Amino acid sequence: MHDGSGRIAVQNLTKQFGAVTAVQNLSFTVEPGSVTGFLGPNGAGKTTTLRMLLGLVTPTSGAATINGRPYTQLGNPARIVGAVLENEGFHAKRTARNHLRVYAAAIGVPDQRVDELLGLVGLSPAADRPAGGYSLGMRQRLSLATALLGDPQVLVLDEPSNGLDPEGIAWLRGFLQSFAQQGRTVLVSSHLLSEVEQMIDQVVIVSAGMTRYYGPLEQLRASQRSRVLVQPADANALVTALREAGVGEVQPAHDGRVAVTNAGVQQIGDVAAKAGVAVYGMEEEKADLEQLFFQMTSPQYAGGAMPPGQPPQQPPQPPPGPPQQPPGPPPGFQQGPPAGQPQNPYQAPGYQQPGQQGWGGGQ
Ligand SMILES: Nc1ncnc2c1ncn2[C@@H]1O[C@H](COP(=O)(O)OP(=O)(O)OP(=O)(O)O)[C@@H](O)[C@H]1O
Repeated sequence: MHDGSGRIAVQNLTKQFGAVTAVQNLSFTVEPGSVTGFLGPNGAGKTTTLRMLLGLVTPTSGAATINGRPYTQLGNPARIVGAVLENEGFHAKRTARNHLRVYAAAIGVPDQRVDELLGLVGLSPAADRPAGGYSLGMRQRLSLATALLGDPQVLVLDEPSNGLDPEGIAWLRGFLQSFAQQGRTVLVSSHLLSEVEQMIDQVVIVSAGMTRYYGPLEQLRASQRSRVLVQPADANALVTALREAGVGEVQPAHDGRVAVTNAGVQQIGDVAAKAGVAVYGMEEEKADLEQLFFQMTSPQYAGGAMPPGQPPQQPPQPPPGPPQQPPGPPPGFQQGPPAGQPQNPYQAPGYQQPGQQGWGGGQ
């Protein structure tokens, strides 16, 4: 029996292609009710992992399960998992409508659903044109419509932003968030954090086939705390006042300035005013998530020192155990949907399409 949770669990997954280790002892879970970004540079092993999850590649060791089962044991998988993989081929002479009808018939879905989905992804105006003439963005939409045919509980998308125009990306973001808010599971891969940052709330970062971080994006952001550099008339007096007030973490700099993390400019200004310390200027250094992503995924990461307050240098090493018991996050890192999001509210049948309008007409 599958457990019906919509949870994806990857446990100690390894794939060796001859001498190439594409994926190495990878572990993470993806909870329903969230959009999880699966991020890593080119060649990090994302596609191989997704293909193992979808039963298209056999793992060398370890396991990837959906609802507690390998994909190949899901029964009617199209009703549980929809997937959009890279370089999906379409019959060039077949129209989008006919393509979807063929797939709909194969999984026992009525033709009416085909028309609904064509509208949802904005392909209605191009529905009777051969897919061979479609742009990359249009093919992505057709792939998404195909993945949604079975009204699945879990959606797996490999680099879905490829080829989409900004309007298409914005629509996709809204769609995926709405899909997840219904208690469904979304796993979306990308090699660019910036491309998916707005649409994800959990993140799994991989590099060289290994997990570098997994947990809430918010937590990763928090690990990159903004810093305020204060130029006071009297650094010692300001340091003392801030420490006594318990405001932020205070670090005097050599140039007479004071660096404060975990506190806002207004808070710092108030303390300084109360202590009678004149402040000549404050400069806020914003956290740069993209920079952190590069640091975490660069080859040097495994051997290089990480600045304090950032995720651990070593990838998490989950304890061995059955696939149904995915490992917890590394120390100091949480996992699972943010508070307030549903854990197991699978609502099928009768999936309500998200309220947004679809992509406006094909391109
Ligand atoms: N069938 C295969 N035979 C041999 N090596 C492979 C095969 N598939 C993938 N690899 C290798 O495994 C590694 C991981 O590739 P994979 O496509 O999974 O990475 P990726 O993170 O999806 O990269 P990208 O962002 O470029 O799609 C690469 O070194 C790749 O060359």
